[in-house]
Amino acid sequence: MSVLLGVSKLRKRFGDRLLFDIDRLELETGRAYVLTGVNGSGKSTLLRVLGGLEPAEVGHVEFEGREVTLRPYPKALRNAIVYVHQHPIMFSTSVAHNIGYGLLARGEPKARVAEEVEQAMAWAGVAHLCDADPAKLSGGEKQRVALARAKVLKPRLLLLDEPTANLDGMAREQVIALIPTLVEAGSSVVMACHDRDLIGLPGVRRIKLRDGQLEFR
Ligand SMILES: Nc1ncnc2c1ncn2[C@@H]1O[C@H](COP(=O)(O)OP(=O)(O)OP(=O)(O)O)[C@@H](O)[C@H]1O
Repeated sequence: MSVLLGVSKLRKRFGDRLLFDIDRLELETGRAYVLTGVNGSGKSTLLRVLGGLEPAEVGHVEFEGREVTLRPYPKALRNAIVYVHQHPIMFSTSVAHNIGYGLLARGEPKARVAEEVEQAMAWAGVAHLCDADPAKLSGGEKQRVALARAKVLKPRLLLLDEPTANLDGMAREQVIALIPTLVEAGSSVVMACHDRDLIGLPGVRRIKLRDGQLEFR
């Protein structure tokens, strides 16, 4: 498999504290990873750095074979890498508007956006919530809307921060079931999590953040 994102010498400090000092991180095209590590080990921070939401010291970065930077974070990465927050923030409009917003912002024609939104809502099992106010959704529904919102952007890399945290039962299973289909659709996925069922999904590689370094399993 080819390397989608390669990052060398990635270091993150908060003040005097060195959170991580990663020699090399390599993510393959079309593969799912779980990022594990104890609370506070830096999983969310690492995803946020890769998503361009947090600064870090970095030696060298390649994306799809081309040298890029993480700061400034280029448009090519902004379009290709999507970070999904554990508690997704949404506009208080409608579910459909939230899912389509990113495509409209990219200048896609309205009719195409409507089609993509409809397909994504069906995929995520949220079609019945089309006109609902996102503020009134349950945690599981919000997470599925956030995944639909990310999916329509057809990211090359999806960074999911604890996608099943605070979910249980059916809500958790519904979210877990969506993950393999994202990979089948061509995205690489990195999920920061403690969820054994996500860690145990077939074909998922495990990356562990321990004492500021990455272990690939
Ligand atoms: N902006 C910040 N300023 C200072 N310290 C921070 C900041 N953001 C995170 N930290 C610290 O960095 C450490 C790593 O936080 P992070 O949220 O990345 O860990 P995590 O592995 O995702 O944890 P959890 O499993 O509990 O979600 C924590 O000790 C946190 O307090």
